[in-house]
Amino acid sequence: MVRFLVVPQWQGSPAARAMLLVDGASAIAGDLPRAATTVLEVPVEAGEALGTGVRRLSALQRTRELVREHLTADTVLIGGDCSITVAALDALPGGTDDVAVVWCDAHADLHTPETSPSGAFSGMALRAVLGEGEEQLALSPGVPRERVVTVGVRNVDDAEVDPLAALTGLSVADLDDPDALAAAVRATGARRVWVHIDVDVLDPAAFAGVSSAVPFGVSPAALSAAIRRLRESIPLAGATIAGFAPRSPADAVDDLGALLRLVGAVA
Ligand SMILES: NC(=[NH2+])NCCC[C@H](N)C(=O)O
Repeated sequence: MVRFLVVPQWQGSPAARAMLLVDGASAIAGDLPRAATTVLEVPVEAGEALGTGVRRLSALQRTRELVREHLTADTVLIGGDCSITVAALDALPGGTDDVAVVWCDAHADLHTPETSPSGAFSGMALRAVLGEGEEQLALSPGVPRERVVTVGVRNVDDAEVDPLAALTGLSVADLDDPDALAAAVRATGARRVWVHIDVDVLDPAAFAGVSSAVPFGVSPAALSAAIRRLRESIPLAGATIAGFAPRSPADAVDDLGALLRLVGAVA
Protein backbone atom coordinates (compact mmCIF):
# COMPACT_ATOMS: atom_id res chain seq x y z
CA MET A 1 0.00 0.00 0.00
CA VAL A 2 1.17 3.50 -0.76
CA ARG A 3 2.40 5.61 2.15
CA PHE A 4 2.41 9.37 2.11
CA LEU A 5 5.34 11.19 3.69
CA VAL A 6 4.65 14.88 4.16
CA VAL A 7 7.86 16.94 4.25
CA PRO A 8 7.13 20.62 4.93
CA GLN A 9 10.65 21.71 4.06
CA TRP A 10 10.88 25.32 2.84
CA GLN A 11 14.62 25.89 3.26
CA GLY A 12 15.49 24.81 -0.30
CA SER A 13 13.28 27.45 -1.91
CA PRO A 14 14.46 30.72 -3.50
CA ALA A 15 11.05 32.38 -2.94
CA ALA A 16 10.62 35.47 -0.78
CA ARG A 17 7.65 33.79 0.90
CA ALA A 18 9.09 30.29 1.01
CA MET A 19 7.17 29.50 4.22
CA LEU A 20 3.96 29.30 2.17
CA LEU A 21 5.28 25.86 1.21
CA VAL A 22 4.65 24.78 4.81
CA ASP A 23 1.00 25.84 4.47
CA GLY A 24 0.79 24.00 1.15
CA ALA A 25 2.10 20.78 2.69
CA SER A 26 -0.44 20.89 5.49
CA ALA A 27 -3.30 21.68 3.09
CA ILE A 28 -2.48 18.55 1.09
CA ALA A 29 -1.92 16.47 4.23
CA GLY A 30 -5.42 17.36 5.40
CA ASP A 31 -6.87 15.59 2.37
CA LEU A 32 -4.83 12.38 2.58
CA PRO A 33 -5.96 9.19 4.34
CA ARG A 34 -4.73 9.65 7.88
CA ALA A 35 -3.73 6.04 8.52
CA ALA A 36 -1.41 6.07 5.48
CA THR A 37 0.16 9.49 6.14
CA THR A 38 3.20 10.52 8.19
CA VAL A 39 3.99 14.20 8.66
CA LEU A 40 7.68 14.82 9.36
CA GLU A 41 8.69 17.36 11.98
CA VAL A 42 11.25 19.17 9.88
CA PRO A 43 13.29 22.06 11.32
CA VAL A 44 11.39 25.33 11.32
CA GLU A 45 14.49 27.52 11.50
CA ALA A 46 16.46 28.60 8.44
CA GLY A 47 19.77 26.90 9.24
CA GLU A 48 23.26 27.81 7.99
CA ALA A 49 25.20 27.46 4.73
CA LEU A 50 28.18 26.13 6.75
CA GLY A 51 30.70 27.65 4.35
CA THR A 52 29.13 26.07 1.24
CA GLY A 53 27.33 27.73 -1.67
CA VAL A 54 24.02 26.21 -0.57
CA ARG A 55 21.90 28.44 1.64
CA ARG A 56 20.35 26.83 4.73
CA LEU A 57 22.37 23.63 4.18
CA SER A 58 22.21 22.51 7.81
CA ALA A 59 18.39 22.45 7.82
CA LEU A 60 18.36 20.54 4.52
CA GLN A 61 20.70 17.95 5.98
CA ARG A 62 18.56 17.48 9.08
CA THR A 63 15.46 16.93 6.94
CA ARG A 64 17.40 14.48 4.80
CA GLU A 65 18.13 12.38 7.89
CA LEU A 66 14.44 12.39 8.78
CA VAL A 67 13.44 11.30 5.27
CA ARG A 68 15.97 8.47 5.49
CA GLU A 69 14.41 7.29 8.75
CA HIS A 70 10.89 7.25 7.35
CA LEU A 71 11.08 6.35 3.66
CA THR A 72 9.77 2.90 2.72
CA ALA A 73 9.15 1.30 -0.66
CA ASP A 74 6.12 2.81 -2.40
CA THR A 75 6.28 6.21 -0.75
CA VAL A 76 4.70 9.35 -2.17
CA LEU A 77 6.51 12.40 -0.82
CA ILE A 78 4.54 15.58 -0.38
CA GLY A 79 6.53 18.85 -0.22
CA GLY A 80 7.61 21.36 0.66
CA ASP A 81 10.14 22.57 -1.80
CA CYS A 82 11.17 20.36 -4.67
CA SER A 83 14.63 19.46 -3.35
CA ILE A 84 13.08 16.80 -1.08
CA THR A 85 13.30 14.42 -4.06
CA VAL A 86 17.08 14.32 -3.66
CA ALA A 87 16.64 13.13 -0.07
CA ALA A 88 14.18 10.46 -1.18
CA LEU A 89 16.41 9.07 -3.92
CA ASP A 90 19.35 9.06 -1.52
CA ALA A 91 17.38 6.82 0.84
CA LEU A 92 15.45 4.77 -1.73
CA PRO A 93 15.14 1.10 -0.71
CA GLY A 94 17.00 -0.96 -3.34
CA GLY A 95 19.06 2.05 -4.48
CA THR A 96 18.74 3.84 -7.81
CA ASP A 97 20.69 1.48 -10.12
CA ASP A 98 17.52 0.40 -11.94
CA VAL A 99 15.62 3.69 -11.55
CA ALA A 100 14.73 6.39 -14.08
CA VAL A 101 13.82 9.86 -12.83
CA VAL A 102 11.06 11.88 -14.49
CA TRP A 103 11.48 15.56 -13.58
CA CYS A 104 8.24 17.49 -14.16
CA ASP A 105 9.05 21.11 -13.36
CA ALA A 106 8.85 24.54 -14.99
CA HIS A 107 12.49 25.06 -13.95
CA ALA A 108 15.52 23.01 -14.95
CA ASP A 109 16.99 22.91 -11.42
CA LEU A 110 20.39 22.23 -12.96
CA HIS A 111 22.53 24.80 -11.15
CA THR A 112 25.63 24.14 -9.12
CA PRO A 113 26.49 26.36 -6.15
CA GLU A 114 28.90 28.19 -8.48
CA THR A 115 26.24 29.11 -11.05
CA SER A 116 23.13 29.45 -8.86
CA PRO A 117 21.61 32.94 -8.89
CA SER A 118 19.93 32.34 -5.53
CA GLY A 119 21.92 29.79 -3.53
CA ALA A 120 18.62 27.90 -3.15
CA PHE A 121 19.03 24.14 -3.26
CA SER A 122 15.77 23.57 -5.16
CA GLY A 123 17.40 25.26 -8.16
CA MET A 124 20.24 22.69 -7.89
CA ALA A 125 18.10 19.65 -7.14
CA LEU A 126 18.20 17.85 -10.50
CA ARG A 127 21.94 18.53 -10.75
CA ALA A 128 22.31 16.86 -7.34
CA VAL A 129 20.28 13.87 -8.60
CA LEU A 130 22.89 13.58 -11.38
CA GLY A 131 25.55 13.40 -8.66
CA GLU A 132 26.98 16.90 -9.20
CA GLY A 133 27.24 20.13 -7.23
CA GLU A 134 27.74 20.40 -3.45
CA GLU A 135 29.07 16.99 -2.45
CA GLN A 136 27.35 16.94 0.95
CA LEU A 137 24.01 16.89 -0.89
CA ALA A 138 24.67 15.32 -4.32
CA LEU A 139 23.65 11.69 -4.80
CA SER A 140 26.56 9.28 -4.80
CA PRO A 141 26.41 7.55 -7.17
CA GLY A 142 24.29 9.95 -9.18
CA VAL A 143 21.58 8.85 -11.57
CA PRO A 144 23.20 8.75 -15.04
CA ARG A 145 21.81 11.38 -17.40
CA GLU A 146 20.57 8.65 -19.79
CA ARG A 147 18.01 7.73 -17.12
CA VAL A 148 16.59 11.22 -16.58
CA VAL A 149 13.60 12.59 -18.52
CA THR A 150 12.45 16.18 -18.02
CA VAL A 151 8.86 17.28 -18.62
CA GLY A 152 7.55 20.79 -19.16
CA VAL A 153 10.78 22.68 -18.34
CA ARG A 154 10.41 26.20 -19.76
CA ASN A 155 12.27 28.56 -17.43
CA VAL A 156 15.97 27.96 -17.97
CA ASP A 157 18.88 30.11 -16.79
CA ASP A 158 21.91 30.54 -19.08
CA ALA A 159 24.12 28.18 -17.08
CA GLU A 160 21.45 25.48 -17.28
CA VAL A 161 21.13 25.41 -21.08
CA ASP A 162 23.96 22.94 -21.73
CA PRO A 163 23.23 20.47 -18.92
CA LEU A 164 19.54 20.52 -19.92
CA ALA A 165 20.39 19.77 -23.55
CA ALA A 166 22.21 16.62 -22.38
CA LEU A 167 18.95 15.18 -21.01
CA THR A 168 15.92 13.75 -22.79
CA GLY A 169 13.20 16.38 -22.53
CA LEU A 170 9.49 16.39 -23.28
CA SER A 171 7.88 19.75 -23.96
CA VAL A 172 4.38 20.70 -22.89
CA ALA A 173 3.18 20.02 -26.47
CA ASP A 174 4.84 16.57 -26.47
CA LEU A 175 2.36 15.51 -23.77
CA ASP A 176 -0.50 15.88 -26.26
CA ASP A 177 0.50 12.30 -27.05
CA PRO A 178 -0.38 10.44 -23.84
CA ASP A 179 2.15 7.69 -24.70
CA ALA A 180 5.13 10.01 -25.14
CA LEU A 181 6.25 9.88 -21.51
CA ALA A 182 5.97 6.10 -21.25
CA ALA A 183 7.96 5.71 -24.48
CA ALA A 184 10.72 8.06 -23.29
CA VAL A 185 11.08 6.23 -19.98
CA ARG A 186 10.99 2.79 -21.61
CA ALA A 187 13.88 3.94 -23.83
CA THR A 188 16.04 4.48 -20.72
CA GLY A 189 15.94 0.74 -19.99
CA ALA A 190 15.06 1.43 -16.34
CA ARG A 191 12.92 -1.06 -14.43
CA ARG A 192 11.41 1.40 -11.95
CA VAL A 193 10.67 5.10 -12.17
CA TRP A 194 10.57 7.96 -9.67
CA VAL A 195 8.13 10.68 -10.78
CA HIS A 196 8.97 14.14 -9.46
CA ILE A 197 6.28 16.78 -9.88
CA ASP A 198 6.85 20.42 -8.98
CA VAL A 199 3.34 21.81 -9.37
CA ASP A 200 4.77 24.83 -11.20
CA VAL A 201 4.97 22.52 -14.23
CA LEU A 202 1.18 23.03 -14.47
CA ASP A 203 -0.30 25.88 -16.44
CA PRO A 204 -0.90 28.93 -14.20
CA ALA A 205 -4.45 29.16 -15.58
CA ALA A 206 -5.18 25.73 -14.09
CA PHE A 207 -3.17 26.06 -10.89
CA ALA A 208 -2.43 29.26 -8.96
CA GLY A 209 -0.60 28.20 -5.79
CA VAL A 210 3.06 28.37 -6.80
CA SER A 211 5.84 30.75 -5.78
CA SER A 212 6.95 31.67 -9.29
CA ALA A 213 4.37 31.01 -11.98
CA VAL A 214 5.70 30.30 -15.48
CA PRO A 215 3.22 30.61 -18.37
CA PHE A 216 2.33 27.90 -20.88
CA GLY A 217 2.46 24.84 -18.65
CA VAL A 218 0.80 21.42 -18.87
CA SER A 219 -2.79 20.78 -17.93
CA PRO A 220 -3.48 18.62 -14.87
CA ALA A 221 -5.43 16.25 -17.14
CA ALA A 222 -2.58 15.78 -19.64
CA LEU A 223 0.01 15.23 -16.91
CA SER A 224 -2.15 12.74 -15.02
CA ALA A 225 -2.93 10.84 -18.22
CA ALA A 226 0.77 10.62 -19.14
CA ILE A 227 1.69 9.33 -15.68
CA ARG A 228 -1.09 6.75 -15.69
CA ARG A 229 0.08 5.51 -19.07
CA LEU A 230 3.67 5.41 -17.80
CA ARG A 231 2.68 3.24 -14.86
CA GLU A 232 1.07 0.71 -17.18
CA SER A 233 4.53 -0.11 -18.55
CA ILE A 234 6.94 0.63 -15.66
CA PRO A 235 6.28 0.40 -11.93
CA LEU A 236 6.81 3.42 -9.73
CA ALA A 237 9.67 3.43 -7.25
CA GLY A 238 7.91 6.39 -5.65
CA ALA A 239 6.88 9.93 -6.43
CA THR A 240 7.11 13.52 -5.23
CA ILE A 241 4.51 16.25 -5.38
CA ALA A 242 6.20 19.49 -4.36
CA GLY A 243 6.05 23.25 -4.68
CA PHE A 244 2.49 23.95 -3.52
CA ALA A 245 2.53 27.46 -2.03
CA PRO A 246 -1.05 28.74 -1.65
CA ARG A 247 -1.38 32.41 -0.70
CA SER A 248 -4.36 31.76 1.60
CA PRO A 249 -6.50 28.85 2.81
CA ALA A 250 -9.21 29.89 0.33
CA ASP A 251 -6.69 29.82 -2.52
CA ALA A 252 -5.56 26.37 -1.39
CA VAL A 253 -9.09 25.05 -1.80
CA ASP A 254 -9.14 26.26 -5.43
CA ASP A 255 -6.11 24.12 -6.26
CA LEU A 256 -7.00 20.97 -4.33
CA GLY A 257 -8.93 19.41 -7.22
CA ALA A 258 -5.88 19.51 -9.50
CA LEU A 259 -3.63 18.30 -6.68
CA LEU A 260 -5.81 15.33 -5.85
CA ARG A 261 -5.87 14.42 -9.52
CA LEU A 262 -2.06 14.24 -9.44
CA VAL A 263 -2.10 12.32 -6.15
CA GLY A 264 -4.50 9.87 -7.78
CA ALA A 265 -2.15 9.42 -10.74
CA VAL A 266 0.88 8.54 -8.58
CA ALA A 267 -0.78 6.70 -5.66
N1 LIG B 1 11.86 24.11 -8.90
C1 LIG B 1 11.95 25.38 -8.67
N2 LIG B 1 10.93 26.07 -8.18
N3 LIG B 1 13.13 25.97 -8.91
C2 LIG B 1 13.38 27.37 -8.80
C3 LIG B 1 14.73 27.72 -9.36
C4 LIG B 1 14.83 29.18 -9.68
C5 LIG B 1 16.21 29.64 -10.17
N4 LIG B 1 16.61 28.94 -11.35
C6 LIG B 1 17.23 29.47 -9.05
O1 LIG B 1 18.06 28.63 -9.06
O2 LIG B 1 17.17 30.20 -8.11
